[in-house]
Amino acid sequence: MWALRAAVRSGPWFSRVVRGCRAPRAAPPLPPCPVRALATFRGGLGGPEGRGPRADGRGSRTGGKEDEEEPEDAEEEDEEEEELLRRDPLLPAGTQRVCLVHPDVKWGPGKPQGTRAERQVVEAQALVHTLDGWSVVDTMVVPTKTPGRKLIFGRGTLEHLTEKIRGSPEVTAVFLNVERMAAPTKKELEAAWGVRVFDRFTVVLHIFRCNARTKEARLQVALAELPLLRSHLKNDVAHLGGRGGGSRHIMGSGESFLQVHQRLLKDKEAKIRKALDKLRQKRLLLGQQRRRREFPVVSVVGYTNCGKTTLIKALTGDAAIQPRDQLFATLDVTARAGRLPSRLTVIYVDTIGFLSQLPHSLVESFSATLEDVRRSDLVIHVRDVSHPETELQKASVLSALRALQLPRPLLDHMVEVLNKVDLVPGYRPAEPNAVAVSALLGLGLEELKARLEGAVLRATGRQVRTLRVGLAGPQLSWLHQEATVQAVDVRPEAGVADVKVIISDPAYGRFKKLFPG
Ligand SMILES: Nc1nc2c(ncn2[C@@H]2O[C@H](COP(=O)(O)OP(=O)(O)OP(=O)(O)O)[C@@H](O)[C@H]2O)c(=O)[nH]1
Ligand SMILES: [Mg+2]
Repeated sequence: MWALRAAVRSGPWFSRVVRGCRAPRAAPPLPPCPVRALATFRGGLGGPEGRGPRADGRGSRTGGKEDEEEPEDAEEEDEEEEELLRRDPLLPAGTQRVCLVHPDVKWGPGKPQGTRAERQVVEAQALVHTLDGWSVVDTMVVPTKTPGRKLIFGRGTLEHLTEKIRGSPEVTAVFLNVERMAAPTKKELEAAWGVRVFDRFTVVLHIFRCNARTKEARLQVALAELPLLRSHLKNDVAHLGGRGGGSRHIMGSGESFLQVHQRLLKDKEAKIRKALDKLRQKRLLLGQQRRRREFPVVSVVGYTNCGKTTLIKALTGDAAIQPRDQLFATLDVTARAGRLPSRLTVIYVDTIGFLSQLPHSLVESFSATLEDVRRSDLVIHVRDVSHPETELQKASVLSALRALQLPRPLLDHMVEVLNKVDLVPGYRPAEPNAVAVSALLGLGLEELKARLEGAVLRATGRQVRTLRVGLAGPQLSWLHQEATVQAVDVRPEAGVADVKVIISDPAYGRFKKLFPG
């Protein structure tokens, strides 16, 4: 999974923490979020997850048909949660011309498995291009034998890099393609290169922040940020400590600055977890209601940008869904209803995309949301077959799903969808059980729906049955309510009808009990 490092803050975070505990509740306006896709939403379009962020950039409630959001919470509770979501910007706003530096580890434990430096560079470029106004003006793949060292590169290589970066006045920032950079590393590199330096963690976190719209997703991002805040804290205190600040006690409390701030962060973490827990309970309740209505739930998972949202749009015909060519466009789990050929209604759950080397803490923070996947009846794994690393992406997704401890039957009966076949002329699937489609052009969807239907019926114990009902009785309307009626063959002479239905075993049991004989 991913790899990453430290971040960039503007302004003294250290004092912000102290203020954080006493600050007035109303949060200040957030800085603009430089992610390309947001421009679309500012134009007022409804996005796949609903109405898009509010004008103040704080996101909005989802607008999906099966929204997970509850009505407004009590005002005070809302304010408290907003307080938890206060944060400094991670990346500077405005145009940035980035030099991408990729440390290429050729051997040893740090060597990435199953991919090549060029691929990792392409993925890193895609991350930078996701940020509005950011462009990559130079890319350097730099061999290193010492990725674990404080400055990542050997002395000679570092001098060479410094010379190149300092000699390129157009470069305004460096994206160092490492998982996570320790705060002292960042500081030294920034001092050496004279520009700000970012790692993958910071960039991904920033994209997550910008794309998270529901309260739950935003709280999950806030949770994922805590390790970053902790590492800044240590760095700030070490810095202060040099001037005697780190060991000072606050107003005779017996606690040092470090202890106070560590405690505040711990409190913050506990509050975020509590708020998330509450939202989770609500989601569980909604899930139960959904199951009571007996709509099968189909989760759509896959690598980021593989076409999950586009596929759901194609399967549901929901024109309001706006897929975007962007990494991590979907951060909120949303659900939408669609019909299978037999007229059976299923709920498609759109999920956050996976990425190889996704920072562990990010995955962890989103694991609660991904519980929806665990509780679904069927999982669709969407793959982008036009991507040069499609096999590696598949392996990443499968390993992430295993880590989520999906029930065995869900993993075993997963439907694999090979998407974007329109981009691969003459595509022939190698996988015998997979369905090849173009979600964008609507190719292969009928075959996919037929496959989904069979899988859903098997997974949920539903069967197609023909039941004879009296025309005068309430059976027919009962069946319309509790099952999926496919065809009604009326025999007026006998006063009966033969009704072809898809019905679950429990519903069939109830039918027989209610209408014996
Ligand atoms: N050519 C082609 N493009 C596709 C197809 N399916 C999706 N796309 C494009 O791929 C991009 C990403 O699509 P999304 O549906 O947003 O992908 P996603 O998997 O939901 O992405 P995240 O939510 O960011 O993880 C968009 O530009 C889509 O138009 C397809 O079948 N063919
Ligand atoms: Mg999506």
